[in-house]
Amino acid sequence: MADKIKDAKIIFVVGGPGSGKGTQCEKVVAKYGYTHLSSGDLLRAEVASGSERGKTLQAIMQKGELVPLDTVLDMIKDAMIAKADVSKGFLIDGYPREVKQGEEFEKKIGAPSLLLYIDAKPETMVKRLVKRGETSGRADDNEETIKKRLDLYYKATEPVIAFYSGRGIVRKVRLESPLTGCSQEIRREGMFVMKEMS
Ligand SMILES: Nc1ncnc2c1ncn2[C@H]1C[C@H](O)[C@@H](COP(=O)(O)OP(=O)(O)OP(=O)(O)O)O1
Ligand SMILES: Nc1ncnc2c1ncn2[C@H]1C[C@H](O)[C@@H](COP(=O)(O)O)O1
Ligand SMILES: [Mg+2]
Repeated sequence: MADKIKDAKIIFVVGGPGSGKGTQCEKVVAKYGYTHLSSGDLLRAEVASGSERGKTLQAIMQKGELVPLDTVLDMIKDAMIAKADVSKGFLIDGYPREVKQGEEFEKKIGAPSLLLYIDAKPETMVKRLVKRGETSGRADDNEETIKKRLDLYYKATEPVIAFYSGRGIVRKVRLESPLTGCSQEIRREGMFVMKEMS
């Protein structure tokens, strides 16, 4: 089964909470047909299933903490295998959250060809998440948990960007302006991503 994904094209999408990872992934999917897999979405689907494992995950996510590495990596791997036959490549959104996650992914699945780093100012991220919380229904879109997620991002996830920068595969996208006002930057980055995807 794992053979199905051993040569898969992989792009990691990393950025702070509310930086716009999911939003940008949808744009790339619409344009280039890659498969978008968000680790957070996979975890929330498990929570929604009502399983015992989902209950444990919910408690961790509600506190803004990271779930165990093996749990999230197994979920991503299974989702990749399920889509392998119809996928041109994978956008892995929200993973790795720490350097160790990247190392384990490479051991068990493969190396990324690109890391798309979605950058945003902390005050922008907080504002977006508070706004999203008005309608998202996400248990972690509240001010207390947002602060914890942001602190954890700077402590655990920022080193991931430095780690992959050393390999020369990081592309940074900063989108502070409203979505309608940033088409030029998306186009420029999109062309680069397209080259990587071909
Ligand atoms: N460039 C942008 N300008 C304005 N609003 C944006 C922009 N990008 C995203 N948003 C909005 C959409 C959402 O309501 C919110 C968060 O975006 P989203 O794509 O869900 O972030 P994310 O996937 O990085 O967050 P999380 O880590 O919490 O899943 O901000
Ligand atoms: N890669 C991950 N490792 C550990 N925990 C994760 C991972 N991706 C998501 N999670 C947990 C912890 C996060 O606060 C929530 C929500 O994730 P998001 O990417 O913001 O949707 O899920
Ligand atoms: Mg997201």
